[in-house]
Amino acid sequence: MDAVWMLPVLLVLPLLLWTSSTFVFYFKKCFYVAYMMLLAVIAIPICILKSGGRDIENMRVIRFLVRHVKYFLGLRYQVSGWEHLQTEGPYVIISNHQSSLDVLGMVEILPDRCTMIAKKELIWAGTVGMICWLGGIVFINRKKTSDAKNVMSDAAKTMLTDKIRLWVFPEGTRNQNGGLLPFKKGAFHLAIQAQVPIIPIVFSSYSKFYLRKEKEFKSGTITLKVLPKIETKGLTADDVTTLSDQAFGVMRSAFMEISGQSAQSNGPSTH
Ligand SMILES: CCCCCC/C=C\CCCCCCCCCC(=O)SCCNC(=O)CCNC(=O)[C@H](O)C(C)(C)COP(=O)(O)OP(=O)(O)OC[C@H]1O[C@@H](n2cnc3c(N)ncnc32)[C@H](O)[C@@H]1OP(=O)(O)O
Ligand SMILES: CCCCCCCC/C=C\CCCCCCCC(=O)OC[C@@H](O)COP(=O)(O)O
Repeated sequence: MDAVWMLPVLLVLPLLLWTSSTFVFYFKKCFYVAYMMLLAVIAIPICILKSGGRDIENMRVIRFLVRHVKYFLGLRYQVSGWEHLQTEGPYVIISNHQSSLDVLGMVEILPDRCTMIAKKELIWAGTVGMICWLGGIVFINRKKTSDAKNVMSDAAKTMLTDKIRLWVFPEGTRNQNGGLLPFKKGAFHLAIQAQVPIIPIVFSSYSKFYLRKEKEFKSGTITLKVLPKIETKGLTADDVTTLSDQAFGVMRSAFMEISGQSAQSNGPSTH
């Protein structure tokens, strides 16, 4: 008798869960983490067999394997300014950083021989940490500025000897409060020390489809805008602040433009 009563509950409960936006939020987030971990399990032996260990060429494998993940999460990307990435040789890419979902946008446009600067804690993220190491990601200790600076100065040299491009998040942490956080200086020292151009890339706001506080994760389209490169030839450490302000200015206006906000709206307005 009891079983008959259970039937509608068993049928309706999944439906209720499925339509609940909070459920969808947690489901998509768990799926994302678990699936990336699984993809890393597949990627690790491929990378080791292909390159024998830590090698920037492994980023090609990672880029290829991660590109389809957006479809499962209902995300689409619109890219503008492709032509600005057609720059020969090493450069530093800087972009805003809203969430770990940024990885999906990065693989859409990641140039060859490009890896990233990341916080050292990421190396402990299980198989994802392992694949980050194999992909040549440069790990820094944000709590020890002098260590971080040394690692980045070494990276400036390696960029030139090994013809490597580096992707840095100059905000230094994730930020979803609208607008951009004031920039840290590392990316600009890096580009000046290596005397290579900076290519700014802006991700439009996720706030229309991904709301952490409200626990909503809907489908959405993200605009990725690649901005014209900023040359650093002839600049010295004295020019870091000017360079950083210039990059902040162009990126902030692009962010407002592609996120459908006016320049007067929220976010830290002054640098
Ligand atoms: C198939 C498998 C699938 C698996 C999934 C995996 C998929 C893909 C893999 C890829 C995923 C990777 C994604 C990576 C994302 C990770 C993102 C992050 O971790 S973001 C956080 C880490 N990044 C950063 O923090 C970079 C930005 N930070 C900086 O650049 C900072 O400047 C610093 C950390 C170097 C220093 O920090 P801090 O002291 O807080 O900041 P400042 O105010 O900027 O600097 C203080 C003074 O030091 C001077 N300075 C800074 N850098 C240098 C330098 N290199 N050389 C000389 N001097 C430097 C600066 O000018 C300041 O001095 P002042 O006199 O005040 O000017
Ligand atoms: C056994 C350990 C399990 C750990 C589980 C975590 C695994 C993460 C799995 C999948 C996500 C894939 C994308 C990984 C890259 C995301 C990097 C990232 O966005 O790091 C955050 C960092 O930029 C800023 O951090 P803070 O906000 O400053 O702190």
